[in-house]
Amino acid sequence: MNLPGAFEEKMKELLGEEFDEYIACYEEPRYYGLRVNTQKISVEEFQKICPFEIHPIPWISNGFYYDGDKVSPSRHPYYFAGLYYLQEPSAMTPADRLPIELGDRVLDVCAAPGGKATELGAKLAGHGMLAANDISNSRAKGLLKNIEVFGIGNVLVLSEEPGKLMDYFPEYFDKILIDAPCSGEGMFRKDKKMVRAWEEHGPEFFSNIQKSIVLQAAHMLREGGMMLYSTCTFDSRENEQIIEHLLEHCPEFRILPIKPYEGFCPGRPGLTKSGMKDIEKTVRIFPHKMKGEGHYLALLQKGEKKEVAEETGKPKKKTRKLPEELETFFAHVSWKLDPSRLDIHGERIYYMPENLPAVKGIRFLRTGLLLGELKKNRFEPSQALAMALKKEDYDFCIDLKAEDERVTRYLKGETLDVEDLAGSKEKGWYLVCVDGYPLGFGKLAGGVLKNKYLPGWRLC
Ligand SMILES: C[S@@+](CC[C@H](N)C(=O)[O-])C[C@H]1O[C@@H](n2cnc3c(N)ncnc32)[C@H](O)[C@@H]1O
Repeated sequence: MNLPGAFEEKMKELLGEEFDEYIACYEEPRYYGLRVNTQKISVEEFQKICPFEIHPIPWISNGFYYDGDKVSPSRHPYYFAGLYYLQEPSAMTPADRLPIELGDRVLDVCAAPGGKATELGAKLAGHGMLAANDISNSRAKGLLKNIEVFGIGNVLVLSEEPGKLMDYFPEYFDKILIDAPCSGEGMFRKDKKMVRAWEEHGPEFFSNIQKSIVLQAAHMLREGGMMLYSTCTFDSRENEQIIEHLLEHCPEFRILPIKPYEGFCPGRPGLTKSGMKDIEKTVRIFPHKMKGEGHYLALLQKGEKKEVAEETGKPKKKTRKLPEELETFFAHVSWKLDPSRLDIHGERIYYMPENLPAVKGIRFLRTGLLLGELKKNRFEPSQALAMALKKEDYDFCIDLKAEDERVTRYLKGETLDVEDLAGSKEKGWYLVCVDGYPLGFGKLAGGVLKNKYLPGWRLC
């Protein structure tokens, strides 16, 4: 592989005797990974039903390697059911090593397309709130889709400058992930286009952006909260020196150790301006040391952890009744909806995360879970609701086996004959599942299922 000369020289200096081993790994194939969505399925159950060969990624409890030259997991119906996310193995590390507790308020500052946000949301398992932001509106659209496919409803999907978010969320979040925009040196083997991008915008360009983002994020972190900073690059100006910059400006932060793995290498004190010893607690991932691409991560805590009194947030809106059409539909759903969390905009009805501060004025792609639309005298459930439900949550399901050719036809948007499964079932909205995992809705009448799978998500 043709690497820029200046990059090779820099890596020689960084790696010394290890350089030959490092450069040799560019001749080896890249690794393909998938990460199980533990909000929908346990790792053990997934291993039982996974139709292709997988091998555990040793440092990620829900991560697996697959052979990307032989199988295409993105074509399998389980992918459409949100059972897994396809992700380069090292890239699974940041969200894995940021400790999340149920009920946390979590911010992913640079979240698109959602590789890490989907894991953070799955770890919250419906409790607390995930704010997933990306400055790029077009990339944030992909982020929203991935979050919805994963069935994450306690969410805000935003597209804002972190500097603006600071005004709305001062000292608000318990956990923050900054997967910073970077020069991407660690991804040269996975994606050759990254080399060209590096030649256009190198480490110096990104380090200025990263310096702003870490300080803005620090401001949004609660006392005692934790922040994980990561990049997929090797340059110390984007790694150790960014953490040094943060600690210079925010001395209340300290570096925490990261749950170890034998292939992790320590950050380099010699690459900080002040020779900061503690930087050894940060982690460098090199492709010649582990079966994954290059990464850097640092875990930090702001001040000391305090017991936070249960907040009630802004006063609850006066308890109102559920709209009748929604109530009729939800009589068949096992969830207990809190009417004070409903937000109705025109026909659309959303279920908001708990205790949200005022967020008017921020660019949103989604606030909460889109439940569906209130039409004249009826409620039409959304695709996002289908993905957030479990089969056992809803009274009316049509469960197809993965091998049934109707699964593919459903995903293509076709009308299905389900007489054999529906028999004399009453007409109405049905949750269409594959092996018990929801894919979307359909409307049944006389043994025929009208397809309600979201047109923009259909299989081509
Ligand atoms: C490394 S990618 C994030 C990948 C993502 N975390 C994932 O795992 O799928 C960096 C992202 O930062 C976004 N970005 C760039 N500058 C930003 C800024 N100032 N604030 C927030 N996001 C920014 C880019 O649009 C890009 O999507």
